[in-house]
Amino acid sequence: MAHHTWVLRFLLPFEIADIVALWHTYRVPIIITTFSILIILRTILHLRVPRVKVSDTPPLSPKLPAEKEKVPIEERNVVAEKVPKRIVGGLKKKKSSQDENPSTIQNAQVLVFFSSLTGTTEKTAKVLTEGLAQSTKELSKSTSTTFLEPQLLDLSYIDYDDYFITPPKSEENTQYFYILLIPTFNIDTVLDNFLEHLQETHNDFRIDTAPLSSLLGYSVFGFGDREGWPTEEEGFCSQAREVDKWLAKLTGRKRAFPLGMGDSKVDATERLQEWKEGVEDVLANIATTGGLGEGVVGSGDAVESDVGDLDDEDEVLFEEQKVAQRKTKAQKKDTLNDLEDIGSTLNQITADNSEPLEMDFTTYSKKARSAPTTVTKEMVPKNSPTYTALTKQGYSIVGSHSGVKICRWTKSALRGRGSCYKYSFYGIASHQCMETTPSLSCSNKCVFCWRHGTNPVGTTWRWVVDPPDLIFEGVKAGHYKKIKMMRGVPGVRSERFAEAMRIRHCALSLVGEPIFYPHINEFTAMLHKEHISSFLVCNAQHPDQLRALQPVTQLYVSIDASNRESLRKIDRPLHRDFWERFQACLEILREKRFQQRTVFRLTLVKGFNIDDEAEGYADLIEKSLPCFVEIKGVTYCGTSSSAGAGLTMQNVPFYTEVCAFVEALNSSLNRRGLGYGIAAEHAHSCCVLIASERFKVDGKWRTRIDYGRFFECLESGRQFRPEDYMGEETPEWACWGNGGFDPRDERVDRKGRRKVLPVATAGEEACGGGGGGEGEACAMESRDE
Ligand SMILES: Cc1cc2nc3c(=O)[nH]c(=O)nc-3n(C[C@H](O)[C@H](O)[C@H](O)COP(=O)(O)O)c2cc1C
Ligand code: SF4
Repeated sequence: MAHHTWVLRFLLPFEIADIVALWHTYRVPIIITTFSILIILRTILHLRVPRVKVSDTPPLSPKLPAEKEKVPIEERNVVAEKVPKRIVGGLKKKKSSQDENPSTIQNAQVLVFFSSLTGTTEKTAKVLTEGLAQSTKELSKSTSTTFLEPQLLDLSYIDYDDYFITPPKSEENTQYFYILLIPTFNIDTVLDNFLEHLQETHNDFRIDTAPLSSLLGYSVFGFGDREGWPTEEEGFCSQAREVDKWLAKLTGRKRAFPLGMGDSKVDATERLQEWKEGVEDVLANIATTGGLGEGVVGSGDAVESDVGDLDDEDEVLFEEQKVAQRKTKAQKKDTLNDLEDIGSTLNQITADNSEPLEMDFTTYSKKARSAPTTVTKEMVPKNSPTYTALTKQGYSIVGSHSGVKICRWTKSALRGRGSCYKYSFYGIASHQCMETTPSLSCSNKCVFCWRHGTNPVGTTWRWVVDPPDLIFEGVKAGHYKKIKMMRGVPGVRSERFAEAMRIRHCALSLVGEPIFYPHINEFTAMLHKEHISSFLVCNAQHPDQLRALQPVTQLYVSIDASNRESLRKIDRPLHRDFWERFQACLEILREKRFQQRTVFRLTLVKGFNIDDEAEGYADLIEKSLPCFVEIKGVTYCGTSSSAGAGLTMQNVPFYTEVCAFVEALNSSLNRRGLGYGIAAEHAHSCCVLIASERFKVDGKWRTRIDYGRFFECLESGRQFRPEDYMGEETPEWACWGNGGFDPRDERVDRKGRRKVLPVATAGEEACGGGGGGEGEACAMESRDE
C-alpha cells in the first residue's frame, strides 16, 4: 500500500506536464481531425436511418388544436392549460399492455353521470346520452368493439360505492368509460358529498389509491355561470374542476379528454358540442386501437402528458398548506426568521407585514380550492334552489337549517276529519301538533325520501349553527301563522281552531336528521319548558349524539332494514361504517328503554325490506328491546325523485301485506318469549303497533301517554321510567282488529265525500321524514281494498 502511493506521487507531475506540452504542440491538427471524424459519422448515420414524416404520426384524438381556433380568448387559456403537454426529447415512452395488445376491447359502455338542481344539466345530459348512443352505435358497426347503450345516472340516486370505488362488475366483460356532467353550486348540495366520497376513496388506506384505473377513461364537462362567478379564481365551474382532479387520481390519470367548461347562460351549448366531438374521437380510438390515443396516460402511446399536470396540483395543495402555516407564523411571531422555510421569494417580505401574503399561484385551482374551505356555509341559504323548492311546498324555513310545516293530519283534525295514527296509539291531538326539524340535512339518502338531489347531505355538521332560541321562536311563529291561514277553510271546527293555537306536541321528524343539530338538547328543553311533548325520530347513524340525547317523550329509531345489505340498498347511507353505527344505536336504545319510551319505526317497502326479513327484524328487536314497534307501509310521493330512486307504486304494500308481515314478526317475537303483542292499528295510515307487555295492565293495552305526568316526572329532577307516565287504556276502536279510526271524526274520501266503510289505505300519512323516516304527503290515489 505504501509502495503504490510513492509511485503515484512520482509519476503524476510528469504525466500532466507531458500532456500539456503535447496539447500546445499539436492542438490545431487534433481539433481539425476530431471535427472531420464527427462530420463523417453524422453523414453515415443520416444516410442509413430512414426519416420519419410528421404525417406518419397517427392523427389521434384529442383533436384540440383545430378546435382551439374556435374558442374565445379567455376560454382558450383554460383549454390550453388542460391540453396534455407534449414532451419532446429523448425520454423513452412507457409500454402499456394496450400497446402490446391493441384493440382488445370487446364490450364497452359509456356511463354518463350528472347532477342537477335547477334542471339544466339533467336536460343536457339526456340529449348528450342520446347523441352518444347514436355515435357509439355507428362505432359498433364499423369496429370490432361492441358499445352497449350508454347509461344515464343521476349522482343523487346512485350509490357511489357501486361506481366510484371500483367500476361496476359486468357479466359481458364490459369495460366502462365515464362521462361526468357537473354544475357548480356554492351552496351545499349532493356534489359536496360526491367530492367528499372521491377524496375519501383516494385517501382510504384500505383501498388502492387508483381503484378506477381499469376504466377505459373519463372526461368531465362543467356548467357554471360567469355572471355570478366570472373567473375560475372566483369559483367558475369550481366543482367540475374538483371532480376532474379527483378522477384523475382515482383512475390513475385516465383523463381521456380535457375538462370542458361552459357558461350555461352563454356558451355551454357550443362548448359542450366541441367537447362531445373530442370525446367521440377518443371513443373511436378506443374502438380501433384499444387505447385512448396520443398524449394520454393509459394509452401508452405518447409520453405521459398529464403527469406534470397532476404533480403540479399536488404541489399546489402542498404549497397552500405551507402558505397557511406561513401566514400564522408571520402574524404570531412577527419576524422574518419564521419564514425561512418558504423559499427565497418570501424572504423579501417585511417582518411587520401582517397582511395576507400575496402568492402568485399560476394555476387556476389554487384560490378556487381554498375559498370554499375557509367559509362556513349556510345549509339552506335564502337564494338556494332548495329554499325555493321547500317554500313552494309549504315549508317555512327558519334560520338557515330548520323547517316547519303543518302536516295534512293537522289540517284534517282541524276539520274533524280524523287524526294521524299517533292519536290512536298515543293520544296526540293532531291539530295541536307541530311538525318540525332543526336539521334539514341528513346522512342517508333513503329511497323513499322525496327530497333527493336537493337536500344537503353530510356525515358531519359543517354549516353555520343557528341558536336554539331563534329556531324555537321561529318554528312556533311559522306554525301559528300556518294554522291561522286555515281560519277561512270550509269545515274548520271553531273549538279545534282555538285549541290549535296552543301547541301541545312536537314531532321532530319532518325531514332531515334532528339529532344532527348540535344544540338538540337545548332545543328539546325549550319544548319541555312550555309543556310541549317531544317525539323525536332519528336514523340510527349517529351513536354519539344519540347517547348524549337527554330524555324526550318518545324516542324513535328508524329501522329500515334487517340486515347490512338491505339497509345499504334502502337507506343508502353516507357513512361507510353505517352498519356498525346502526348496531351501536340499537345498543344505546336498549340502555335507554328504562328512561324513556323507545320505539322502532319500520317502514315497509315492497321489494326492498319485507320479504323474508321478519326473522331479521325480530333479531334486532331482541337486541334492543324497544318499548314499541311501529310498522308502516311506505308512502309513495309520486314525484320524479321517488321514481328516480327506483320506487314505483309497486313498492307500496297493501294494508293486508303489512298486516301479514306484522303477524309473522309477532309470532317470531312470541316464539322467542320476548313479551310483545300486537296492540293497535291505524288502517288509514297503513300502520300497526306492536307493544311490549310492559304497557299491558290487567290484560288491557295502555299505549297512550299521560303527558301531564311526563312533565311532572321531568321537572321532579328524579329518575323515572316510561311506565311512570303511561296513559290510560288504548281505546277500543284503536285496538288491533278495529281499524283505528276515531269515531268522533268523519271519514271522507279525497274529494271530501263522506265514506261509510272503513278503508285500509297504504301510505297516506304525512309525518315522519326524519332520518330515514317517511316522505312527504302522499300524492298517489288511495289503494283501497
Ligand atoms: C345557488 C346557486 C349557486 C351557484 N354557484 C355557482 C358557482 O359557485 N360557480 C359557478 O360557476 N356557477 C354557479 N352556479 C351556476 C350553476 O352551476 C349553473 O346555473 C348550472 O347550469 C346549474 O345547473 P342545473 O340547472 O343542472 O342545476 C350556481 C347556481 C345556483 C342556483
Ligand atoms: S302526522 Fe306527525 S306531525 Fe302530523 S299530527 Fe301526526 S304526529 Fe303530528
